[in-house]
Amino acid sequence: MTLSAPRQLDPNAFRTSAIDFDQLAERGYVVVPNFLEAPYCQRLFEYAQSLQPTDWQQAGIGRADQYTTNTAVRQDKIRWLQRDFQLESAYLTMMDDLRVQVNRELFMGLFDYECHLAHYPPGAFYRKHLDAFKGRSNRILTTVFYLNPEWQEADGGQLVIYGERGEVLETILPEAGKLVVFLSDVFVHEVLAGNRDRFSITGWYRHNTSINGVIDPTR
Ligand SMILES: O=C(O)CCC(=O)C(=O)O
Ligand SMILES: [Fe+2]
Repeated sequence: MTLSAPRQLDPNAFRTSAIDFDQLAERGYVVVPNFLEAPYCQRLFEYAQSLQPTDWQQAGIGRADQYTTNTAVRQDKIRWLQRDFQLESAYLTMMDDLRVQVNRELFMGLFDYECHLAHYPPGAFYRKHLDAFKGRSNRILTTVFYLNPEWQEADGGQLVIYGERGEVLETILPEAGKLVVFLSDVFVHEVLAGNRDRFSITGWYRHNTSINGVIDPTR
């Protein structure tokens, strides 16, 4: 009997599908199912699952000295991605390529990108919020990428995006490979409680507002 060797994936070659930039420009958000090929999603999913409790931290709200953990608002655990870890670096490279594309297509002048893995245990949620406040933050564009294969409607954990008048614009299942991109200071959104462990990578493209060498000062 011959066992086939596990397919080698080159983390420097994450292959992604195209984004509808017109839709992003017109509506301010876009949902891209199957943004990343399944074997790469699976690798990221397995990686997230393999992390130990000490690799995660309780998520907080706000930045710098306004940082607080408030489990009444959000209950996920996070891990900021770093270049030191190969797979994390591959994801960062993929998203930096996307940053360059967005700048080319939409002239957004996005300067850098930060992102974290998020783990929502069963029952965890993130109440309605904005990721940035007009003129108060350098977070411009939010990206959410989902890692769970075979996520069903009955599993819950949807991302709900609201319009200006509080109406529901989209209810999005967190399915492996799906990427959601939206303007950080425009769309109120929330994560509904689910009944499975839910893994994702949330990130933000930012403008450069560093002053005197202090990146993202608290204002
Ligand atoms: O996981 C999601 O669907 C959204 C997460 C989110 O809103 C956030 O981390 O700010
Ligand atoms: Fe958010």
